[in-house]
Amino acid sequence: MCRIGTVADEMDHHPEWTLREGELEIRLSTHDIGNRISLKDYVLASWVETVLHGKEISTLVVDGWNAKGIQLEELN
Ligand SMILES: C[C@H](O)[C@H](O)[C@H]1CNC2=NC(N)=NC(=O)C2=N1
Repeated sequence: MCRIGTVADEMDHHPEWTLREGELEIRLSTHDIGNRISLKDYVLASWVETVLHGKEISTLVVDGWNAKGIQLEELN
């Protein structure tokens, strides 16, 4: 959580999260564009995946502010 929080602070992008009985739930959206999913959410999601599972985004489909698709790839 500390590592994810540090990245979120550096990006000035703050997820909503709940820690309950050892389970961490992270909800990502961008308030500045009406709580939709933006590129920042995918970038932060990529960081979370990297921290938790050693995976990162390999393909990202972007349309303006909106991210439309995502593919994750194992890090070697
Ligand atoms: C002014 C400041 O950059 C904005 O309020 C940032 C702060 N953190 C944020 N976090 C999230 N999740 N969405 C935002 O739109 C957002 N905006």
